[in-house]
Amino acid sequence: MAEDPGAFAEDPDAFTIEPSPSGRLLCGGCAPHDVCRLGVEIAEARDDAVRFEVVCPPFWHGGPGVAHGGWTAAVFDDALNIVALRIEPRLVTKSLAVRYLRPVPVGRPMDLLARIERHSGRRWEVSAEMTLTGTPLATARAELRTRRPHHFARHEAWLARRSPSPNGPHAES
Ligand SMILES: CCCCCCCC(=O)SCCNC(=O)CCNC(=O)[C@H](O)C(C)(C)COP(=O)(O)OP(=O)(O)OC[C@H]1O[C@@H](n2cnc3c(N)ncnc32)[C@H](O)[C@@H]1OP(=O)(O)O
Repeated sequence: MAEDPGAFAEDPDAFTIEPSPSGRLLCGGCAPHDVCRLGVEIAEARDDAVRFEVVCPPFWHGGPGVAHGGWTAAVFDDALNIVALRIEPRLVTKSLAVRYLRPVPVGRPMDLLARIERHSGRRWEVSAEMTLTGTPLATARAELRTRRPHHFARHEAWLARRSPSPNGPHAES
């Protein structure tokens, strides 16, 4: 993440995800802890593909000994962005499709391979597979976009127009 958090207050579009002090690529929520609280670690990186070791922490369980599907989706969102973030630090997810093939165990190291399928201009198509001892547990595909220059500022301006008002909620788009 970019070094000076104060810079985002003035210019939210200064936000980028960059290697943490320990060299990890972390989201804004985990960067202050310098550890991925989802349990995602890069194991091996090539230009167009990254292999991760992932372990579902117990507090993300959704059923007895198995991961919450939201954990699996969040892990894919991270991994699918990281594979492209190494080239483009200003990305957002436009769509994410997950196929849950088998229950995902809690507390077991698993392998996740993410790769860039296509990249043209602002458009990125990425895919990934999560496996346990070679057996696929879940797969995902995502469309990413390189952020337009004023992405976060535009969002903040849009949100500000929705501040609670004595005249009731705003409805403009
Ligand atoms: C290491 C850890 C990594 C973690 C990485 C995590 C990555 C994430 O999860 S990012 C968070 C989830 N994703 C998002 O929040 C993205 C939300 N969606 C969007 O902002 C848009 O739909 C977006 C940018 C994807 C659309 O992209 P694209 O299809 O190229 O269309 P684009 O021309 O840019 O915009 C289309 C419309 O979307 C809307 N839009 C786009 N950007 C914005 C914005 N910043 N604010 C408000 N509306 C917007 C507008 O309606 C726009 O139409 P117009 O420009 O005519 O008003």
